[in-house]
Amino acid sequence: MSNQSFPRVLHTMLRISDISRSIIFYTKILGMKILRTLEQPTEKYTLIFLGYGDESNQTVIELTYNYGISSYELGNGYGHIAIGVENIDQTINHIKKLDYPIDLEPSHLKNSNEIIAFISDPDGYKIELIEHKVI
Ligand SMILES: C[C@@H](O)C(=O)SC[C@H](NC(=O)CC[C@H](N)C(=O)O)C(=O)NCC(=O)O
Ligand code: NI
Repeated sequence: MSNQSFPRVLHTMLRISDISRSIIFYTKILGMKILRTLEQPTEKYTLIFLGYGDESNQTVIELTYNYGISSYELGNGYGHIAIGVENIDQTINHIKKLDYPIDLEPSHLKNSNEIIAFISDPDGYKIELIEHKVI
């Protein structure tokens, strides 16, 4: 398969209950940028795409706000979205300085050299932070 046609994960979509609360989380807490939005008033929903770079070469988050829906059942199927960070202690300290709760402090993953931590977004979707040393 030529490298022009390799498949790529484009985005993960999460349904959210409050646009401004989620934008604050993904931009201020996680440092993402709003890449684009799509308003569909007749279908009564708004899409907001956020990430760390352009969708042409980065996998991004798509937030879906359905007008008037104030909560979702996350169920027990959803696990997490993982984000690689260069220094997990620095990242967690930044999040703590913003008074945002940490679900799991940085911990070594058993039988692995990875250091992970967990936080949750405003709707309860878990986000795993994994320390990736930039080589
Ligand atoms: C823009 C592209 O990335 C999409 O994901 S559009 C897909 C479309 N989304 C919606 O209709 C949003 C509102 C809808 N009520 C919803 O909550 O999904 C869609 O087909 N969604 C269905 C789905 O299962 O994702
Ligand atoms: Ni989508």
